[in-house]
Amino acid sequence: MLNQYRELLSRPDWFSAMPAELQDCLFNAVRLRTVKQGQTVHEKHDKADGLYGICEGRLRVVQHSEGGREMLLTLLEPGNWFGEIAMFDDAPRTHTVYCEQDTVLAMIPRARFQHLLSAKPALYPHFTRLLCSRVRSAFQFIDASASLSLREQLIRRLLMLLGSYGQILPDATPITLNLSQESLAQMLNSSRQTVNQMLQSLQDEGLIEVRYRRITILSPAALAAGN
Ligand SMILES: Nc1ncnc2c1ncn2[C@@H]1O[C@@H]2COP(=O)(O)O[C@H]2[C@H]1O
Repeated sequence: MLNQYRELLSRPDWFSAMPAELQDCLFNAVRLRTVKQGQTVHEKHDKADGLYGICEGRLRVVQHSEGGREMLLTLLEPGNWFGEIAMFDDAPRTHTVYCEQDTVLAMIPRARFQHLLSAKPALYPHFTRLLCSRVRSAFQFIDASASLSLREQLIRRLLMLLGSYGQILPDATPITLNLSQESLAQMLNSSRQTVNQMLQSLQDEGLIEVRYRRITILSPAALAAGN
């Protein structure tokens, strides 16, 4: 059954750059796990149980404020991998991850993964690349929160989401994000009304199209220039 997901799970740059032999080692260690909508894959502070690839569904990476408000850091779609940080530093999970929809995960259990790393040290540079991509997006997030206007943060977020959706397309190609305005507002720690007004003005400027739970970026380059 895993075979039907192999092409999808091999898409990220860090994964596709691996020789076929290493990809096979990882896939041979995978077991499929289904998680129902609303259920948690792991909580922040949990000990790492494995590395995950997403076969079907969609996950929310969140943290909670002291008052219990959920802050959405990102949405993870099929083809993405997650859970690598606590696997490498042996510290607790950085964030809670739960399922927005019924989800099928490719899980490499912790012991299998550690055994693989010892047996195949050539895996390290590839996971280093994945970890560096996390650091880069965290830096982008910090920069955006520290110095940008809310409109600039919104544009940066939309562009980051395009990246995390892994769609590498010619620049003029419109890309649609399946994303509610509420989710976007949570990511920006703002209200849905404020985000709606900013989206409307981006739409009036011809940079995006807004539909129910969908935002189409007409051209990522034009949107980036709209800061
Ligand atoms: N801002 C983020 N964007 C994408 N993925 C994230 C983000 N924050 C955390 N994650 C993933 O969520 C996972 C939670 O468990 P880990 O800390 O092991 O590894 C983490 C990352 O893989």
